[in-house]
Amino acid sequence: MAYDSPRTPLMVGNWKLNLDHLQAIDLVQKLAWTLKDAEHDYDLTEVVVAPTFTSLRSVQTLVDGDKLPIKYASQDVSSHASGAYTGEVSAEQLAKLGVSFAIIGHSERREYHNETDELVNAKILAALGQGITPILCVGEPLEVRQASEHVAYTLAQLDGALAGLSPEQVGGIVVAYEPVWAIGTGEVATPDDAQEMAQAIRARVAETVDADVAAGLRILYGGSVKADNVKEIMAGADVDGALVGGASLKVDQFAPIAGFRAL
Ligand SMILES: O=C(CO)COP(=O)(O)O
Repeated sequence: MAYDSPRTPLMVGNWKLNLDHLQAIDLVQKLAWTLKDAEHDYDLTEVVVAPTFTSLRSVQTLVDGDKLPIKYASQDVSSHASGAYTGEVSAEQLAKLGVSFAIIGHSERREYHNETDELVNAKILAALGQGITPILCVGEPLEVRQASEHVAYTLAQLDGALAGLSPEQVGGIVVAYEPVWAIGTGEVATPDDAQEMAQAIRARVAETVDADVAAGLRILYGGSVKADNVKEIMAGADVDGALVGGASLKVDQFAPIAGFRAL
């Protein structure tokens, strides 16, 4: 069955702490060439890579110089605009490098850097203020899933992240559902699990924010997405794309994910 949705699918490669700037250039070039050979239509599926901060300038130079239709994201952003915040990178600095998206609230940042819903909320506002689209990550750990409390847990993260945002602001974000137990484990959520949560997220936004904003909201699934399972995941009516870790580091995996319509 052909993919059929009013929302443009979005495929994001989260490279995490992998690849130096030379390897980043190599991967983006190979990805662009492979997608060109496959006659990829970027209007039909948006393609984004999220390198480390140190590679963003190199990726910008390549994308601008060769006019590549690939967009790029940061993996985080500071909630602060400027000042004495050693190690932080501001949304304004990222915007000046042509960064279109910022991954915010990834479970690895929540776990290893103690990021709270309040901080995630502040980072979303910082990104939006500079015209960067936040990719808000939410999702439950294994014990929450085992207790069947995954929907309530994930929607509470969503509520916290969106607190105080106007409907227009919520209309400018992307939500990624990433169950922690499915990240890097090879344990992929079933297409029904992904659809269940995507539907619940959309319904929550319709209820608490605005029905039209909810209808247009792009909701991604992340967690062990590979070329051989992406099509089933994308079959969920409320699933609009994927946030891909390990498989985004390999062109022969990520290019078919971007081109999932042809699989
Ligand atoms: O965390 C993820 C993307 O942000 C998912 O990682 P994997 O695709 O490696 O499971």
